Amino acid sequence: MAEENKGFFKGLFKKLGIVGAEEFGETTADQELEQQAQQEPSAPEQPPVAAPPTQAQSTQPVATPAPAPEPSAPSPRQVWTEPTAPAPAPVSEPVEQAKPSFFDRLKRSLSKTHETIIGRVDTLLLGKKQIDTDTLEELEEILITADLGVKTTVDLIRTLEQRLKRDELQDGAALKRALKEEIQLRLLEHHAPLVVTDKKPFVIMVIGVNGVGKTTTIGKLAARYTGEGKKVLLAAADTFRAAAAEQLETWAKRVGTDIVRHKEGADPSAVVFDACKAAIARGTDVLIIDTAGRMHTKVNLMEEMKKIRRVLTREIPDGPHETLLVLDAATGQNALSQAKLFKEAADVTGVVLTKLDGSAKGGIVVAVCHEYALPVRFIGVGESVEDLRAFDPVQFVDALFQ
Ligand SMILES: Nc1nc2c(ncn2[C@@H]2O[C@H](COP(=O)(O)OP(=O)(O)OP(=O)(O)O)[C@@H](O)[C@H]2O)c(=O)[nH]1
Repeated sequence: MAEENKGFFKGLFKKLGIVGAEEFGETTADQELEQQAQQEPSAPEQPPVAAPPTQAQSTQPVATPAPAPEPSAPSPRQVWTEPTAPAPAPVSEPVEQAKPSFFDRLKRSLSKTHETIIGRVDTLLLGKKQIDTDTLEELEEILITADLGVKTTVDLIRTLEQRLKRDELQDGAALKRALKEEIQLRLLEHHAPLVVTDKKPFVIMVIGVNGVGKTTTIGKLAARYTGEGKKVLLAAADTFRAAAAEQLETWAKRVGTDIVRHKEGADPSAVVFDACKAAIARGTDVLIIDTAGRMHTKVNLMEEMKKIRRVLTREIPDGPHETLLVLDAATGQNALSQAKLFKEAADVTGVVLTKLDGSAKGGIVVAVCHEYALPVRFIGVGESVEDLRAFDPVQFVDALFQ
């Protein structure tokens, strides 16, 4: 990128208080992770309740937290509608409220991101008779500040400039259409859903810093695969925090799956070893491994990952079949820094972006996918089981632009 561009973005990041622009020598990914690890999780933890131990537990009974609370519905997007005729008189029988479709829920979840991107694009285009390079420059600023990432934004703007030269952007509507198409193309380029093959067990290792929603995502995945008739086993290899294993155990009970856990502070590799043995012995279809997020440096992270993999591959030579990185979309640029670090340190094969509901930083989905060529496997749009969805780029972009 040209020096003057760097200067512009550096100034812009400063002005907007965005962290994680290591490309500009401001913060390194390691520092980002360290800061993140020292921060409290972005959502409150669950209150503990007493619960009996499960089958494969190797320790005494422990306290387990209550199931995750149901999410409160995000506020619906404000839309102007034509005034209609007065409502008919109320009917006496109770009318059953239709459950909104997932697309409607997705749209509602993305409403703040919609405002941050499309709302500002609409304002920019308001009353514009003609699209020119100045318009595209302003669009560039909107996209960067809406967490689409510098690299992705620059790439998008260059493409739009070429389309402008080809006379394809005659008006605001054409520009919006082109922007939608180009974002969709970039998401589709690296898109690949997670396919659980008939390898027995199919091993999914879940990684990410603490508080991003790893345990919740594992619970939701366990519910999904159990619902498909698969036999699931959870491995509580996050032995760093006692509450992590307890929380996972609560999910195991709720979903009706087995869990392997050790005492707090135990060696995560020992948990993985036991879980692999148990999964093979029990004919498990899907083994999901929770790992600790409190890994301060890239070296630590790599060492921990190497050790877990060494133990795992001794028992299941071609595992893990998926290394799923969980990122909290609400953390915007920090999520992007984490994607960089984990991709370098842990052979990530797919990403889950959680907490898209109520976040204005949903643009990060495009940045993670395009900048790091990582397939987004699932998105989380709430705390309940049905709020983890397989990522569909076309549906996502439709919901964002509508
Ligand atoms: N709104 C919303 N909340 C979520 C979502 N996914 C997870 N959460 C909440 O985020 C909080 C943290 O989730 P956890 O699953 O405990 O995160 P973790 O990464 O396992 O955290 P550690 O156990 O500390 O490593 C919990 O309160 C979850 O209910 C989501 O998609 N939307």
